[in-house]
Amino acid sequence: HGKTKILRNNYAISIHDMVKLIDYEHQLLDILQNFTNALQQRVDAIEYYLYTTDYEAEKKLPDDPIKSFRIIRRLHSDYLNWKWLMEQQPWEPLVKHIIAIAPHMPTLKDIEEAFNGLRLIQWTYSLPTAQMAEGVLQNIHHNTSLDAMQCLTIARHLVKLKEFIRAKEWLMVGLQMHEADEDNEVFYSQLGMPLSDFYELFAEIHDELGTRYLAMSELRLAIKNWPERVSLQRALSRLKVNIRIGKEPAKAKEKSEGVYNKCCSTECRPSAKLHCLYNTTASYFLRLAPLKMELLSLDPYMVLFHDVVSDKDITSIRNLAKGGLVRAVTVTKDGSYEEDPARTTKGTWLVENSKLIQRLSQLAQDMTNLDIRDADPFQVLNYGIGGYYGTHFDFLADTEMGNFSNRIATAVFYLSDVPQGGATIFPKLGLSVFPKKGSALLWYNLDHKGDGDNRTAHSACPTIVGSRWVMTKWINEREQLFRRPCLTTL
Ligand SMILES: O=C(O)CCC(=O)C(=O)O
Ligand SMILES: [Fe+2]
Repeated sequence: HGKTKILRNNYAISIHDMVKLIDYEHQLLDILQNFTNALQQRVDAIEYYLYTTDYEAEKKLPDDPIKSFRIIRRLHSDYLNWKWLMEQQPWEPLVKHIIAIAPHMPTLKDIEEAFNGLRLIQWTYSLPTAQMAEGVLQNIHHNTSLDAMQCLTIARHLVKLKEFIRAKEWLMVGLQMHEADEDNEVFYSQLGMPLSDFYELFAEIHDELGTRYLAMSELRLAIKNWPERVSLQRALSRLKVNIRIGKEPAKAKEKSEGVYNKCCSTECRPSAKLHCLYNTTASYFLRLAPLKMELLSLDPYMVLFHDVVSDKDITSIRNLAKGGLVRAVTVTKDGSYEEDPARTTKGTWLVENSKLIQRLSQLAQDMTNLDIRDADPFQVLNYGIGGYYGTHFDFLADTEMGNFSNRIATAVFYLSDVPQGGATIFPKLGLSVFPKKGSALLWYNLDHKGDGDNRTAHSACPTIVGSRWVMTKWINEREQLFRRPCLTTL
């Protein structure tokens, strides 16, 4: 048999799939608990033996026959007993178990992606570092916080990305926490993050920012405290070289905040509410069961439908999708599919032709008055940590078209509430829509000539809190021959 290929789990890319990690963490804790139990039993037995034997084991010639007999017996049978016991490895199954779960553990890439999610949330929503570390997101207190080690990890990743000012903030928050927690220094060292590491990073960051004398004085203090740490010495020599040659400080990365940040943070509507109305005209069916419809924009045409999918249907859809979630890919210039750092979501296509799918297809048809026989299947998406979909068009550029039929319209069904973040945003229109479970957003991607309308550029803002589920339907142009002329009267 061949080697089984270990697929990356992409934990940070779907909140739903993180359920698995909770299970693995429980397994790990069980293993550790059983391991300490097995060790403890032995420690107890050995300590008791040492205690009872100790007073007899004076280093003196045994001069009475009873003592002589006892020592011979002890070294004969007790010896064999202990030898046997030390050879036994009752924790072997535990070792097997801990090895078996190795392929499921998050990798360095998972940590980087999780970190990147946090970084994106912080930038998009302008969250202050100290608040974030305390679990305060957009002024809402969450029952979690980061500790000194996690802050140091974040600072290190930011240094890798050359975001030194942000890195400094995270490091300082981490340092304060560390200092408030001095008693646990041994524990930090055991986990590979001694206090000296914080000072080393402090020096590196201030070196890059050009505040080198500050870096130098802190480093000198650190070296006094931890003279055995060669990495501190090395950092000091590097610093001296940079002072001597007058190395230019790193340029601060300017990321200006604009309409994207604003409309991701709070709902944006370009004009006062256009209309809220019941749509009874799009199809015969709707005369009997009208849809609650809110007109968001006339040009490009965009509407929000309220309460179109029931909770029961949503549960069924999510259950259909759960097993099949894989990391979403995007088409590259050469036509191949690739993981995309600007699309942190997992998805799956609903290809079966069940009653439920037929009902949803009919709904999409009623919403749009478009023929969807030619449409792509429904795609269900679950977003990850800070999960987002960078700004893109749904229509294909002329060069990508080939024999494809272009995507005339897109419908996004919201399959969950998202407590914080996760709006769908159209930056060029200054328009954003926050998900509400059961509602659906519909817009036309092509203008009246059938060309792609650049104003439909859109993205999904990073999810802050919650597991964001959506279902999309990309509707193609080809089948719309006889329906298209009616669009203007919609
Ligand atoms: O998740 C969203 O809000 C938008 C999804 C989207 O743009 C797409 O799938 O094309
Ligand atoms: Fe899209």
